[in-house]
Amino acid sequence: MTLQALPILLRGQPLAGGRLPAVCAPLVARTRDALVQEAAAVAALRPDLLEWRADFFSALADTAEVLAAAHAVRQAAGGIPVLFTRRSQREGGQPIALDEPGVLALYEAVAASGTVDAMDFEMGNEAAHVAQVRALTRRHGLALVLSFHDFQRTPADAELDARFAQAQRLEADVAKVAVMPQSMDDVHRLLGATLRASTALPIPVVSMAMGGLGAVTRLAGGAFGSALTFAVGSAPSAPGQIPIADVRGTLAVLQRATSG
Ligand SMILES: O=C1C[C@@](O)(C(=O)O)C[C@@H](O)[C@@H]1O
Repeated sequence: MTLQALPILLRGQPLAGGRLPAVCAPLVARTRDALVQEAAAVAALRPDLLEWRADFFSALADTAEVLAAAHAVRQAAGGIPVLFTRRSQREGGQPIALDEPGVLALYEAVAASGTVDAMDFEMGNEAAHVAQVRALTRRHGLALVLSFHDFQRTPADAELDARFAQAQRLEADVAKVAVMPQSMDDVHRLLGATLRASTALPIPVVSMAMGGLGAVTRLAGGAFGSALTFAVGSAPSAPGQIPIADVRGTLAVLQRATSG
């Protein structure tokens, strides 16, 4: 029997029509013009979801500019849903000119603008801030991805299990864990933890092992219960991401082989 993982729900609809794993492409441009161009070019490759990695955006401290960019991305996306992410430097993101209260105010403004469908927030942020982002995403009808990243190593099994469970305890709609493997044993453990979490938790889970060693998780993670894989549209946002066309080709092969 093959595992039937839960799809991610956006505004009540299953992402990618419920096809698993869905494919998400990041947007990493620094200016509004470049972002619009990137969004249009990546949308043409038809990922199921676009992730705007807003920490790459140089005018992040200018709310009006961020909102103008968010509207422009929405338009360029041509109906593909958008995930809004500020990745902290602590968890592998870019340095930004905003303090944490500023980030929270920005999340509120972007959520209220109706330009995105989901938001990613790190569960390692202050508990009060996580609760605030949970409340505001709920108020605006957006899905909340609570995420954890370790760009150095792959935590022990118990910690991996605890991270997925923590996201659910904090009322995430999606639990996401990204790690850096040092060995194929680490990759194997990440997949094992994904399988356990996807069967134990009542919410969709997403995982990836980064870098070359972890590439197999971006192609085959769905077979272990990961609901989403990140693939390159025009530029990667993390090490080991594979171009959309290659990911889609491999997913199609796996789908045919497992259903045949
Ligand atoms: O958290 C994730 C996953 C990721 O780190 C990856 O390894 O594909 C890429 C990020 O853009 C995204 O927010």
